[in-house]
Amino acid sequence: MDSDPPFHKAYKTLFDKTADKATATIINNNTNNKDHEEMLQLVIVEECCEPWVSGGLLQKMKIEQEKVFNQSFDKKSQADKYLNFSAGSYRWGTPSATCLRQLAWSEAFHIPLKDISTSSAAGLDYNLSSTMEQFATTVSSLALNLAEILAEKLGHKSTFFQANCLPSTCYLRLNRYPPCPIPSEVFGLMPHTDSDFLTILHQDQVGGLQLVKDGRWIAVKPNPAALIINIGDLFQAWSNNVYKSVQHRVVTNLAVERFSTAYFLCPSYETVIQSCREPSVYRRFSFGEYRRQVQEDVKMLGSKIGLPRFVV
Ligand SMILES: O=C(O)CCC(=O)C(=O)O
Ligand SMILES: [Fe+2]
Repeated sequence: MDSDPPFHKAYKTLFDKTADKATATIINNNTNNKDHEEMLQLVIVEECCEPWVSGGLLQKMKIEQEKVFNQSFDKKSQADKYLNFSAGSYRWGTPSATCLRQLAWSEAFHIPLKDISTSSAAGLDYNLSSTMEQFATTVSSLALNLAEILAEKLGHKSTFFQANCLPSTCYLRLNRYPPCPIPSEVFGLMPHTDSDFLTILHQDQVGGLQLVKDGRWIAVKPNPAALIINIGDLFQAWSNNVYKSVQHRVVTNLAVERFSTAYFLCPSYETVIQSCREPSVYRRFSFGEYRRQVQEDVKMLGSKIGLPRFVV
């Protein structure tokens, strides 16, 4: 029997290609080792003061997320018809993969926030849309607050983020990582940096997220009562390399599925990203230009180049 989504069927040539090769372990997925290090995690402690996001909302989000991924593969792949998401919001695997190492063993709904405001989400499942809306509203003000604080730390009291990162330009991604029969050979998500200002991530108790620190991959301790904050490429450019966009990836496991929810703080495509300090490492660019370049590189080269393309 195939997995859901049908990785074996769709990527049969990749499996056949590697079937008789010796396998190298590419990932150290031991979440108990001493290399464990926490990223910037904002722990939500409900008993003390005001939590950033209530634990109840995070639990509701997980339940709704499980329900939507539990739909049949046919329904998910026609999410516009059956689930009332915009066309193209359901993504799985890596259509451009030429070997198993390039295949992402995951499925995701990539949802622009403008699609989930209750007025335009009339056809969406009510519980799902209202939970996503609550989650997005709460997390988006947290993201803006954090961005302003990080800017202030560089001496820039700024409304830049508030003015340019509108709800209509940000998005949510619901991720599911099914159990994988060959976890040492296949990533859940390939190593990457996020192309935004910052990402707020919630992961369940399973674990699998790793990041590069001092040139080594380390596991991020799973804590469902915490939010993880990732700096993205745009903040690196804006801060002139003071804040670094973190390389991260997700490793798979044999036994259990994993869920995560990501909120991406993005500006409008017209927004010009310019370093807040001189001399600037990167030339000015618009977010639209950055996105186009990333898409072009992924298409032509199989992976994103990112900021190095924009060095002065
Ligand atoms: O699932 C995770 O922990 C990471 C997700 C992620 O990096 C992304 O969606 O960009
Ligand atoms: Fe990411």
